[in-house]
Amino acid sequence: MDDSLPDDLPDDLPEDVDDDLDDDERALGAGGPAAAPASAFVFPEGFRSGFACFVGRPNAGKSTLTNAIVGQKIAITSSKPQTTRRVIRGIVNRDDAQLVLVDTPGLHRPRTLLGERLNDLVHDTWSEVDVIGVCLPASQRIGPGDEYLVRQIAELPRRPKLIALATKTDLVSRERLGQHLVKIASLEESLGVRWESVVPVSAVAGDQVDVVVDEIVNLLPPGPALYPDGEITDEPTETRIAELIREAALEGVSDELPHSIAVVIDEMNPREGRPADKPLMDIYASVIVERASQKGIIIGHRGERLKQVGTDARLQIKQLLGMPVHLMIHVKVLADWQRDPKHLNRLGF
Ligand SMILES: Nc1nc2c(ncn2[C@@H]2O[C@H](COP(=O)(O)OP(=O)(O)OP(=O)(O)O)[C@@H](O)[C@H]2O)c(=O)[nH]1
Repeated sequence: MDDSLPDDLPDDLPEDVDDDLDDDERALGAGGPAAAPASAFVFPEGFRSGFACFVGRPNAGKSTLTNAIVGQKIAITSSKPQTTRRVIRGIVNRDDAQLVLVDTPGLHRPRTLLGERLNDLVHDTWSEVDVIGVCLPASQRIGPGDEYLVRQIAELPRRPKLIALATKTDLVSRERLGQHLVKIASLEESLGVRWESVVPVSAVAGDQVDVVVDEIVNLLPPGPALYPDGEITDEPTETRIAELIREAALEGVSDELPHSIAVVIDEMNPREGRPADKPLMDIYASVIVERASQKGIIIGHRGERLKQVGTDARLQIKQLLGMPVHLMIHVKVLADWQRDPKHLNRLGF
């Protein structure tokens, strides 16, 4: 499969990882999707439920759209490609439906074990959902990378229903959007897919986000709610906090670094002896990198970058938990973690 990849897919890690520095043997939390609990309840007539995911080239706007739909920050977004690594669900509860959104990483040229596992994860997710929304940013021409993705979907043994989403419409003129939509329609014939609908959307401007949800819900099978009402995501809070720290650590660093960062929450406890109306959460987290040089980048001159990472992350975590947070971040080097099955398992991949 490697050979058939087009050139405009992003590369995975650089090959020159050669440091052999300190290892860390702590037990690390596992991630990944949990099976959805089946519900035996009788459901109202016309009620629909099911799973959907968004796919698209890196930076296509998948995470931003997921967040706009769920209305809460659950997946990390960044202007750097390839930052969404975990399968994260958001749940949309409506009177007539429950939609479970699964966020997948982008497909990329698998050069490491991590790359291979991520691609397998993507294919598995695609086969399990009811609807795939293919994100094709209006601000970019549809290229071999997009066509490769769509072809991969067309070749799945069990093909979910497909809708095409022309994302980032706020960045283009009406004329350009028109051309983009014509091109999207032509993919039906050239790639052998069928779009149930084609929806232009801007997650940033909040334009047509509700139409995307309506179109997806219409394609879900009849069935009862799969998760109890009100539950927005089944990602453990710790995992979400780790993602927020990771997002803050990625801000403004060089392009190769995103692959090399993982974040683990070492300890998280409410501070003892605080008055009930003034709680404080103590959080100890480790940012894990592959090389000593990367550790330097994260920490920055006199620790200034790391301090900023802490400040940014703390604000987000405070919002998530609804209480002030005391955040301690350590940066650790775990040589070659992306190539070592033992490390990958511990980090939850
Ligand atoms: N102007 C504009 N920018 C957008 C829109 N949606 C996403 N973006 C920006 O595009 C960039 C990438 O968005 P993400 O949502 O992280 O893209 P993604 O497809 O999840 O990216 P990966 O995680 O790399 O696969 C971010 O800088 C977003 O702010 C949109 O509707 N309009």
